[in-house]
Amino acid sequence: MASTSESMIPVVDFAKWTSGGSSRLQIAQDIVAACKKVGFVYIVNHPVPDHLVDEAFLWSRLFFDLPQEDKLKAPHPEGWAVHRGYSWPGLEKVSQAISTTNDQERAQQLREVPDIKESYDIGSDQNSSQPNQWIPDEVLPGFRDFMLRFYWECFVAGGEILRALAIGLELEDENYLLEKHSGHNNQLRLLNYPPVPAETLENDRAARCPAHTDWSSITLLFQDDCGGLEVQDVASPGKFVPATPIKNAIVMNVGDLLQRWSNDHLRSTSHRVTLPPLSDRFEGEQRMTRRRFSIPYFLAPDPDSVIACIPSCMGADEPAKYEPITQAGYNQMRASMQY
Ligand SMILES: O=C(O)CCC(=O)C(=O)O
Ligand SMILES: [Fe+2]
Repeated sequence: MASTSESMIPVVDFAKWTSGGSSRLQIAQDIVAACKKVGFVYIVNHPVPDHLVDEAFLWSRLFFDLPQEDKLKAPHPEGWAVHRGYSWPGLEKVSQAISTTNDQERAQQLREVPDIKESYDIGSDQNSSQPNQWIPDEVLPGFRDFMLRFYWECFVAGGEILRALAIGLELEDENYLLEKHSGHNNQLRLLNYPPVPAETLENDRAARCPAHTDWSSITLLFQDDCGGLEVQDVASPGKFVPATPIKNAIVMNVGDLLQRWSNDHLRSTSHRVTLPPLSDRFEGEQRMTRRRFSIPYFLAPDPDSVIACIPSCMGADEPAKYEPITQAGYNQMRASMQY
């Protein structure tokens, strides 16, 4: 297992996953070690074909380059219940806050800083409680077909990674985690961070994506070569280290639900998107940052599945820290702060 010295996020080569035997076990152990220590891992030679990832970025660019009135033909529905469709700059406010007064004050502060990004969320077409919000096909012919294909290709890769996690956690059944994921409750998100004067990000007058943790089981992230994603350094909280883009790698991270499921053995680490760290990050007098595209894919268990402590993550001297909860119950608890 290699790690880039700059970011300390380990790199795991998934190429030999299908060859079985000891390489499979090693890959599983390396991924789990990274998820325990950092909560983030780069996965190279993963199952999503590179040409599909390239194509996904092309479609994403075509989508975001549409006139605003076309994108607004598939608006994100109001409220927090449905997480699909197009969100325009400033709509989404990420918040970690849940219940205490302080947290709510913090949530309010975050609400006052607009997010300079656009997003488009896609799910399974069979998920009737989260109906997809498609733009009419004639606006961008082929977009819907490609995105649904990409959605399911990502689930194939995510499913293998869930198997690797189960093996690395020493569960007897490699499908232990995967079997709670039919795939219909996942979410594919296209993100476009438009150029913005560096100064507005530096002075906290706007954010690309404020620090947050993801909620679900795992996230697979594809990012372009712009840079700007940063991950909290677990050794010194408050310090963030860059998750420098690696060509064709998936940046995989653990979400809050999997942290809870694993009795905190696996770590859901805070991350954010800020100024690109590259030397060519600014252009012109206003120091405009480069435009950035990224595509996260969130895997979530099915809504009625009960998330109770993974057996290998507890023992006589280590009781389960959390009550069992359904995915839907957990989501509801978190979602009301999002919009
Ligand atoms: O754009 C990125 O690289 C990260 C986005 C992210 O963390 C999220 O959408 O949860
Ligand atoms: Fe995230």
